[in-house]
Amino acid sequence: MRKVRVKVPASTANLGPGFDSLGMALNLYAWIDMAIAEKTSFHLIGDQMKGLPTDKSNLIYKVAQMVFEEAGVHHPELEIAMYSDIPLTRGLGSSASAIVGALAAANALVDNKLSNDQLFQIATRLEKHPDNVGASLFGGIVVAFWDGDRAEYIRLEPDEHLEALVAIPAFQLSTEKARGVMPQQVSMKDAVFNLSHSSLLVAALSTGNLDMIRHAMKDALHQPYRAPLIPGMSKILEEAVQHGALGAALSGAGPTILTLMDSRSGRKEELEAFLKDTLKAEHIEAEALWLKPSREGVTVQFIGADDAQLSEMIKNQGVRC
Ligand SMILES: Nc1ncnc2c1ncn2[C@@H]1O[C@H](COP(=O)(O)OP(=O)(O)OP(=O)(O)O)[C@@H](O)[C@H]1O
Ligand SMILES: N[C@@H](CCO)C(=O)O
Repeated sequence: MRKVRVKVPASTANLGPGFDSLGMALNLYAWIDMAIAEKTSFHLIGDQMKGLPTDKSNLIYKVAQMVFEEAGVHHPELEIAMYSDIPLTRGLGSSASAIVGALAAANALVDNKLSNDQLFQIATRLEKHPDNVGASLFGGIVVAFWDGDRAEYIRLEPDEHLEALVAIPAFQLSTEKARGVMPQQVSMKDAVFNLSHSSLLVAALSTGNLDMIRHAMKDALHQPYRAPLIPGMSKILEEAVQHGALGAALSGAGPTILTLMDSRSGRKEELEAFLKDTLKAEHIEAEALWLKPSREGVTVQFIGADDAQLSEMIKNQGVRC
């Protein structure tokens, strides 16, 4: 029986002004093992997987079936195991990682009949915006758009000194809810504000002009409306730069808050203390995690009967890499 194991990175979307168009992969991962089987079974490992369906309504199963359909093959029964370090519904792209992981695993099982571009188009149609899925699929920083028909992207290599400190609140905030508070229309002034800041941010990231991030990482389209959902966020976005950050933003649809830092700054402790203290003052329980951009997107390997089960691999090797 052929079995594939995929490793897929988390992602942070928007990076402030790049709403639905900028994403960066992070070195926090999910793993999926998938094999064609006689009877469908799910083995969901770890706390992050609690509450997810273990029948054919599971997102991983449904996405895999889309690949088989597109490839013109019939594989209704699958053995699926999944472990994830990516917290659910917190703004770190858990749904995108599940979609991308399932697409890559199923595609490997049908000898890569679908191209990377086809996978990107399917993933974007499912997620409805290309920022998280593009980053999880291709790694690095992805600049993209989706016009409802096709998605296009360019991948940027992250600067070697770029680091991220994320504060992950203990509460969940669904993308649906965080999009629901946004207005249907915005002013020309706000549109121009985001256009200019997002363009400057892409230029700063692609030229390694990290000091410009503090001016560029500002947004008028979504963060002001989402701020009431995340107590402490506005203060962090306004003041993180004074505590050593290059810039700060809501990660994806939140509630995680992302700060970027130059690894040479020597102010990591100060920034971490500022984030923790600010959230604590608002009675928000949160985990602070230092991460790096993941240069690699989803990776796939075939494993044999002798390879460790996913649960053993997690136990033996640890999971953060
Ligand atoms: N491994 C998985 N298997 C099945 N469903 C999943 C899996 N991972 C995520 N999901 C689904 O995706 C939902 C979370 O998606 P949502 O877009 O709200 O948040 P997110 O992707 O974590 O954050 P963001 O999109 O803001 O970065 C979960 O509640 C669950 O329904
Ligand atoms: N760009 C999306 C990311 C969340 O999936 C948003 O901010 O709503």
